[in-house]
Amino acid sequence: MDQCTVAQFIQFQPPSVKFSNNIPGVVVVLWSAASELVAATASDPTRNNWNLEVGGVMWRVARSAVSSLRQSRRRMLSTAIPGPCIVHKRGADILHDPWFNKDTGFPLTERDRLGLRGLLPPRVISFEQQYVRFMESYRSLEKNTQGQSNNVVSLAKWRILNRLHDRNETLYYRVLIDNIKDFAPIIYTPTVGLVCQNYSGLFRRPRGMYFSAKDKGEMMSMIYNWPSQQVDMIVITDGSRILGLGDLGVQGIGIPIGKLDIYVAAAGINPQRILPVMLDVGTNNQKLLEDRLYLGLRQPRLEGEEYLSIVDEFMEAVHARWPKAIVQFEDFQMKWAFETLERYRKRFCMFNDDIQGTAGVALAGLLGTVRAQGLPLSDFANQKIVVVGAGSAGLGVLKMALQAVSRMSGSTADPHFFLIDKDGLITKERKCLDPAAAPFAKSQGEIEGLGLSEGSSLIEVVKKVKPHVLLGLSGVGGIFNEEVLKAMRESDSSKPAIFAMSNPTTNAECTAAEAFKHAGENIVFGSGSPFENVDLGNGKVGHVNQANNMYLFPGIGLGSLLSGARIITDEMLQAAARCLASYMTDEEIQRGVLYPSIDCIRDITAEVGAAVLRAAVAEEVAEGHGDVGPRELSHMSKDETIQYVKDNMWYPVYNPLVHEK
Ligand SMILES: NC(=O)c1ccc[n+]([C@@H]2O[C@H](COP(=O)([O-])OP(=O)(O)OC[C@H]3O[C@@H](n4cnc5c(N)ncnc54)[C@H](O)[C@@H]3O)[C@@H](O)[C@H]2O)c1
Ligand SMILES: O=C(O)C[C@H](O)C(=O)O
Ligand SMILES: [Mg+2]
Repeated sequence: MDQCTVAQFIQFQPPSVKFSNNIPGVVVVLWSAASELVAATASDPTRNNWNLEVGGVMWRVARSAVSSLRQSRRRMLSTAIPGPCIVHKRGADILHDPWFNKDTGFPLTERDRLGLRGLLPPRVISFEQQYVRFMESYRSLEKNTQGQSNNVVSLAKWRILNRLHDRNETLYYRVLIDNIKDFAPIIYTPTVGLVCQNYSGLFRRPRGMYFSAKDKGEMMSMIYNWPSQQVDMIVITDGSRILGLGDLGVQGIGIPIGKLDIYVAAAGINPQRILPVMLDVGTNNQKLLEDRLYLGLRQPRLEGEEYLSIVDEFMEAVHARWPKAIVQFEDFQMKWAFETLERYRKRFCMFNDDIQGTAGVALAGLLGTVRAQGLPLSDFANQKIVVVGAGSAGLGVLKMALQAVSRMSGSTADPHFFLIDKDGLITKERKCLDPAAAPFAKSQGEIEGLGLSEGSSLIEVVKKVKPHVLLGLSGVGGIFNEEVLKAMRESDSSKPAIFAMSNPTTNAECTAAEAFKHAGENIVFGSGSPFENVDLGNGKVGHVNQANNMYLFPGIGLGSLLSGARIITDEMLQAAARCLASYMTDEEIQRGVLYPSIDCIRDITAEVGAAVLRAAVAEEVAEGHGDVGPRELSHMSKDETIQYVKDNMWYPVYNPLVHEK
């Protein structure tokens, strides 16, 4: 029996293993051998040596070697030569499958092996050349559409990206990852809103799955119509509250598609393992119901038990086929957003992005504004925060902010939060007070001194409260008008913050330029949809933060997936928010920069994912992922966890294709 060092072990290519088609299979063999070993060391802490059979040869490995083996094993995945990809089709079927298609990039040997010879022009174009060619056509589209309306240009850009998505996913995701700052506004907010509004006319090829009220009783079998064996991440909507655009029925499918594109780009979720879902239970949008070309069910929305039984059936079906898939609920109208979250969060690994993802991003922004004022974080409890919009997002933010205050100060005393909805300031006097809003409703005693009362208007509240922060999640474009913004100049804060978080851009409570113009240059500004930084003259720039849940949901999903979490706990969400909040340096925060640039979204997502994973382990809900069990997860240091998360991110490259019948 040979004694081996870790280096030898890693480099070892078992002599008896033959690899068909020159596939670099050694990586696979060592991966599984290393897994066995790591599992063995974890299960028997008293033993010092292990015998391991690799490719018919026995090796002896010492315990001391195992920790570095564990790390090398992880690194193997990321440094390995692109592994083979098994394909069960041949010829033209491959060219028409965007997952396998490489267009003119198929090497000649592969064309022979897969029956592609003659189906493509003879010249092989490299991935890099294809990339450059696509970017050139994108740039020339930009040039050729100059002067046309924003909507026309944005839709043209969306179309060219969507065509690539339909044809060649590898190239699509590579251009998306490399140019995320330019392309996020097209595949995500704001253009995705426009796409949803025009979806029935734009529809060419289906993407994702559609479960409708007519499918009741069929979902358990329908779920098997999805072609992928494994699904990791599902984003589902019922289309009832698409961004700030209201009920768009089946057309809301654009949102799960856009969110999952961000999952691939930011979290490196393998696009073969994502599933956008539309739950079509009808629509109450009269215009759509009357539209001949509307593609969804032409009936009013199901309500009550009928509605819930559809969602229940879907959740059971998903769980039966992919018990470890994470389900993200997105853009459900408030009553169903809260109801489904409560109904499923203890049974399935799921979360509601609008309530929980948004809350974490907003909390990170709120803590950032405390730092921006040069105050210790403990001062958060003293911040006067006016939240405009008492829906799923606004209430989610306040709930998480309240948890943060009580954790920091240990007190449950009512913080200085003011909540406004379409009927004005919410107080305990409100008739039919929504129970979800009740914890934030002001008592008469609290506001009397300020001269406020039930239903006071936004401008009255801002003038009287002089808040440190004005945060909009109302979906009402322009509601932070000149008067309101000017009133923020009297804020008690040395650096007041204005967050116009509603999407898409037309629904933002104010624009960045308006905020800096009317509220002053000293503000901190955040918006849900992107705005350009504002030129303040004299070389000064008003920084625009994109306060969007895209900074958190990819990490929440990825961390939950890699931990194999049974459920997603509040502590996992808090950990995500804390991680984002502490990501920026003091110097950046002083400049009003609260969130990292979207260009580094993969980095921040790796950190958030690791924080969520570690919280899942600490909360004892982690069951492990693949061959990495909970015990191994719990032995990882913080840095090792981040590396583990990074190593598990999918990255688009052309893998060698191997045909199997
Ligand atoms: N930036 C982000 O990451 C992010 C995340 C989630 C939601 N959002 C945006 O937030 C908005 C609201 O989402 P939601 O899920 O909470 O919607 P919702 O429908 O649940 O809630 C909207 C709330 O706004 C209130 N409102 C309506 N008109 C108002 C007015 N004139 N004055 C004050 N309040 C008014 C309503 O009474 C309701 O309480 C949407 O535009 C959405 O795009 C942004
Ligand atoms: O979709 C977004 O851009 C953020 C958020 O989930 C929203 O509903 O507005
Ligand atoms: Mg949303």
